[in-house]
Amino acid sequence: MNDAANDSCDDDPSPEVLRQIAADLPRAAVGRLSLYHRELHRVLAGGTTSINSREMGKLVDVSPAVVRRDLSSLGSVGRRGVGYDVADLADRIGMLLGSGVRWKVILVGVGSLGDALLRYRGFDQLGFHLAVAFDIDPAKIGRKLGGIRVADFNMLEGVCASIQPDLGILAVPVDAAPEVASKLVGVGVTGILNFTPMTIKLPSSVAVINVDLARELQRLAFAVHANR
Ligand SMILES: NC(=O)c1ccc[n+]([C@@H]2O[C@H](COP(=O)([O-])OP(=O)(O)OC[C@H]3O[C@@H](n4cnc5c(N)ncnc54)[C@H](O)[C@@H]3O)[C@@H](O)[C@H]2O)c1
Repeated sequence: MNDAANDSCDDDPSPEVLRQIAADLPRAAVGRLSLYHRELHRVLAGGTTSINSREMGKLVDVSPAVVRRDLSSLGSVGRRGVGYDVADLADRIGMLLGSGVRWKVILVGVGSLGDALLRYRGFDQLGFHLAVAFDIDPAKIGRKLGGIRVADFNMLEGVCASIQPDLGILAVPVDAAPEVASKLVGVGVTGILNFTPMTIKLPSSVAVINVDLARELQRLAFAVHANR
């Protein structure tokens, strides 16, 4: 069967519809879409303008059928016999994942982890603008890291009144996590990327993604162990 011949869908959803579709997608599919998005930008930068589901599948190590199923929610992104337009597909996946929008992000806790995140250059190109960071340590307040100002956490409300952040990155010690998280919600943050090794309880209207690097290492060790 010709993969390119199947790389076609019929409808063309609006950004609002795409966002609703995204909300209903299984987590695994969202994870794969994020990988497609990254790979599409990579091949686009290398000059590739068209791609079929077999090639896409190879890039992220899934079957062409899985690629077609994942992309079927995006509307008419494929053309029979040609495949997908790389730029168009990347745009639509970006829209579906919310990175077509510009998100204002604040970070709390400028320690070894927060410092590294502030210096990372990759957030902006995906639409995540790190507006300001916060800490309570006077030695850090007032400094600039990666071009981003470190403000006094005690001034959170005043600073955020003008910024109106959408998302918060939590990189404080675990003991401080619950209080800091609830203050972030108080200034209007509706999504938190939580690096602390603690499950924080927040209103259901606030999305929380926990990034537990130690647990990921455990999963990796288990996978290596199982392969032996
Ligand atoms: N460093 C890593 O590789 C790593 C990996 C995984 C998870 N984590 C988790 O990420 C969090 C941060 O780790 P780290 O190594 O950067 O810690 P760190 O101790 O180096 O930095 C914590 C920072 O938070 C600030 N802080 C403390 N209380 C605060 C408050 N109430 N409001 C604002 N700022 C406050 C401190 O002044 C400090 O600058 C921890 O919960 C840790 O368990 C870290």
